[in-house]
Amino acid sequence: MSRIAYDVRNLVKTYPKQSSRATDDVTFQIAEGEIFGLLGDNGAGKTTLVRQMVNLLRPDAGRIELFGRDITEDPRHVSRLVGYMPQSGSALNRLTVGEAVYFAAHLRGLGASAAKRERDELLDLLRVTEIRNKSSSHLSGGQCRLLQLAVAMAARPPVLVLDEPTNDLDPANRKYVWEVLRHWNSEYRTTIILITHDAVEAEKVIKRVGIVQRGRFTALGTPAELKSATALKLHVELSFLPGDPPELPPGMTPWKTADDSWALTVDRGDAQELLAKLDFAKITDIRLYSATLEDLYLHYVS
Ligand SMILES: Nc1ncnc2c1ncn2[C@@H]1O[C@H](COP(=O)(O)OP(=O)(O)OP(=O)(O)O)[C@@H](O)[C@H]1O
Repeated sequence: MSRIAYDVRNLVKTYPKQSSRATDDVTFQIAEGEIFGLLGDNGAGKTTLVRQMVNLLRPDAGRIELFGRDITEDPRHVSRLVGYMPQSGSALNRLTVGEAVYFAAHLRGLGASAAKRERDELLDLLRVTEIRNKSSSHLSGGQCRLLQLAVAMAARPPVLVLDEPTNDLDPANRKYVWEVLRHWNSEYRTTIILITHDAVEAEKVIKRVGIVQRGRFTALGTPAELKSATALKLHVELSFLPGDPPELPPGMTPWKTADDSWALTVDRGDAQELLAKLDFAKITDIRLYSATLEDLYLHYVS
């Protein structure tokens, strides 16, 4: 039985002079060792929620426990156990890349030589050793993200809270960071809570997902649970010669139509009927696939 890492109860937050709640009575739990992904459109309330979970923002009501202890009781409880990567900016001032990681490890309790070892390992892991002497105020957006991740990971805290960790990264680094997170989770059983818009890559890594809309979860579960809850469905993409679309069975309507391609969503049980009806002499390409996390996300927020 896993321990509960985070226990969030009836959390409410309204910013001053705002009429609607940014966090609207949110209750959920995160088990130790979980990789939990928060998805949702811009302004849905994801950052507000995680900032409360790391004690940077005080809720108006509700309660957050981290490993069984209210996070407001002792401010050091969160800083000892959680590595936080903010959405943007950081308090790294003009430290060099190497210094920033060293001090983060040292502040989390490692002695000087252990902190140096940790710095070297993390710079190496995140492939930023080359820029270790560069000032953190002179980094590119992607380099800054990698440094912030190294800072959050320094001294290997049991919990990582990451606000869009793959933002600003090029496709190769994005893929690599997802791999690093998966490896970290399996190696150290680190609990990882992350916000992402990168649903395609996230699906390979996260174990449970919460979709946030207007300060609330509109869906919460494993990707597989969410897929079955929506009774989905196969996505079908059909390509055909321009201006010569195929005939479909009654009741099947494409939701995306172009001159030479259509996209539609069908119940799995109806796929046979569709395939039987299509005149393949006129079809130049066909793709059938199960709904992805991205499809689900679009489904839930639309
Ligand atoms: N400091 C603030 N003062 C007033 N309103 C705020 C403040 N910060 C956020 N908000 C509002 O609270 C709501 C939730 O914002 P939040 O940043 O939590 O969303 P988000 O889901 O993280 O969005 P994004 O994906 O764009 O980062 C939005 O309506 C936003 O305008």
